[in-house]
Amino acid sequence: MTTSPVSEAEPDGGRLRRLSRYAGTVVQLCWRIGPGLALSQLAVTVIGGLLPMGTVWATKLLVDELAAGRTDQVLLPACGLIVLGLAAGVLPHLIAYLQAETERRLDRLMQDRLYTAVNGFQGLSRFENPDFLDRLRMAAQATGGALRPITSGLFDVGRNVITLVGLLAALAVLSPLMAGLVALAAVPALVALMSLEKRRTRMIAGQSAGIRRQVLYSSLITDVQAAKEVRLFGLGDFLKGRMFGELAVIQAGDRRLDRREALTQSVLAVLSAAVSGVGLMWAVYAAVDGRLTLGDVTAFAAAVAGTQAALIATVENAAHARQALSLFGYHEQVTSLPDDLPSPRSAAALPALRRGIELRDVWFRYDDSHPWVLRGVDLTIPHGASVALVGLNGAGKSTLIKLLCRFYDPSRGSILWDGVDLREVPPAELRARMGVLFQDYMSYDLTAAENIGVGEIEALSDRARIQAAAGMADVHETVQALPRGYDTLLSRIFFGPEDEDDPQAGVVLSGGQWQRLALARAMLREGRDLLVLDEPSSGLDAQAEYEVHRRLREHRAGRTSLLVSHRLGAVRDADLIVVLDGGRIAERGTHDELTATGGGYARLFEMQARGYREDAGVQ
Ligand SMILES: Nc1ncnc2c1ncn2[C@@H]1O[C@H](COP(=O)(O)OP(=O)(O)OP(=O)(O)O)[C@@H](O)[C@H]1O
Repeated sequence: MTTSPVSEAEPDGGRLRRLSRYAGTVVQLCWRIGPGLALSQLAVTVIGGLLPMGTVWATKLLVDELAAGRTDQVLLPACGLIVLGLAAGVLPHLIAYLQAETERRLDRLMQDRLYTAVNGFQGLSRFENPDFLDRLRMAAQATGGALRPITSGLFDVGRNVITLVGLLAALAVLSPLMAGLVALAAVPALVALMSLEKRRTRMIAGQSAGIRRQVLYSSLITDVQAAKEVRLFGLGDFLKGRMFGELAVIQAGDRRLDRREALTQSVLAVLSAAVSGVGLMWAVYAAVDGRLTLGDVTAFAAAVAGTQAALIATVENAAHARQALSLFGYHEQVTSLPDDLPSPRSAAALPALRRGIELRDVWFRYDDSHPWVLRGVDLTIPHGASVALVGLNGAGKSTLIKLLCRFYDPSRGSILWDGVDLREVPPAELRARMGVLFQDYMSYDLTAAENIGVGEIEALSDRARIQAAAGMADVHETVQALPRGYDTLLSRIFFGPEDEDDPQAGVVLSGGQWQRLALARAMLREGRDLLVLDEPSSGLDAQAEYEVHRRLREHRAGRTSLLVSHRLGAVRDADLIVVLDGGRIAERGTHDELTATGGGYARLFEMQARGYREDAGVQ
């Protein structure tokens, strides 16, 4: 379960300190997005806060002058009331505009901070950590709008506090006892509302895992990729049942808290009505006795009601601000995380490969609770040589590639590029020297040209290079035959409204066609020092596979490459074939050497070859 950045288990003092720190950061951010905007908000806050007290006092003066028959004295309070009324009418609109503008600017800044931070994580470990992903999801929700209870809430609290102090001061002038009573009656309200709020925060944190499961089940029901199996296996009702099971638990928690809240709010309403009633009776009898004027009674009734409303609003504002601060805490956590790969001591540029890449006693596991995936791998990929990596499922082949790209650092041992430890190399420098086709490549909802061009962003508009790469991956003719050639959008999701009725606006490719596009993307980086291809032909038909491997063979000649494939026929002409078994190198050599030794490789090769011979009816 996600740990909330504002944990309920944390002592109150620590929690308060942390929340205050977050509030301070939000204030700093608001200042950064526009000092003028912040100052304007402050000005309208002070004016807005003083309005109720001014109105109460002007009303009292007006009523007193009228009751005393001093009609020549009524003009000033009457004009005052008109001006205050005008201000009360205009101010909310001004406040709404200023708040909306603050939210817009804050939203941009928050998203900039968040996505800059996420782009700055150079490894993969964070993205495979469910706890981090949960925090990221929460952090992405902390947009300008979600922080309204803090940004405008702080001003609202300020305005309400000014109103409160002003009205209590007015009450205190009329009756210090009554002012004290009204202030005292607020204490239980304060405690009760804060405790409700605490429960709500705890409940939200507790529901996090359930909500994630509910979202997962509901997205499986609507997911286009899951749709085939969901229909074939009739999983719709099963998934819906699970989704509703989670929803029922979540809603039961909400219901319990809503009931408690309704009860508490009702008790508080009775309490404030009682205080108002007692106060009003006292004021009426004091007026009868001549201790209060008619204006005093009017001012008193308005001040009691206004004070209670301002108090409840302040507590509610504070409660909502607390929730928003907790959300902001996720944003702070994610944006303040350091890079997941240790920075090299000196960020020197990586020279072009001259001698080769050496894995020296490399041990790796995904984290301390996982078993070892690579166990003491010693391997050299000489410059200019084509090396093939083969092995059963789960042997660790893709993991080894991820280490070569420095998505992780080895747990023990090291990987050396011409003798330089990859840990000393900025990952971006290393990756700029490689072309890689991953086994789980991406299919982008972009045009065909862009799907290839993103392989080297500078070549995005270089059609000649894109076409040459497509040719190498044997996909040029396929792309040219698309309705808009290289400009065809490879998506039925993403096109603009103007293309809605055009069936050619976006097309769906087959699995093998996508794979060839991904291969073209890797081939766009053909000039790089190391080409890594993880199962480049797994989804291709026999003819395409033959053609692609023929071209790759030509292409690999004299270049440094690492090829992973389960089809041993495709790797037989590699300069070196390495068999990985359970994270260790079990065999290594050329195809002829390995078949001559009669080991695991020879057995697997023979098995595959026999399969083809039997399919072809040859004994
Ligand atoms: N992100 C990950 N977190 C934890 N374990 C992982 C992760 N990725 C892979 N593994 C584990 O590491 C082992 C090796 O996986 P890897 O993908 O490297 O094997 P492979 O040889 O490429 O297999 P295949 O031939 O099926 O592609 C497997 O046991 C797998 O469960």
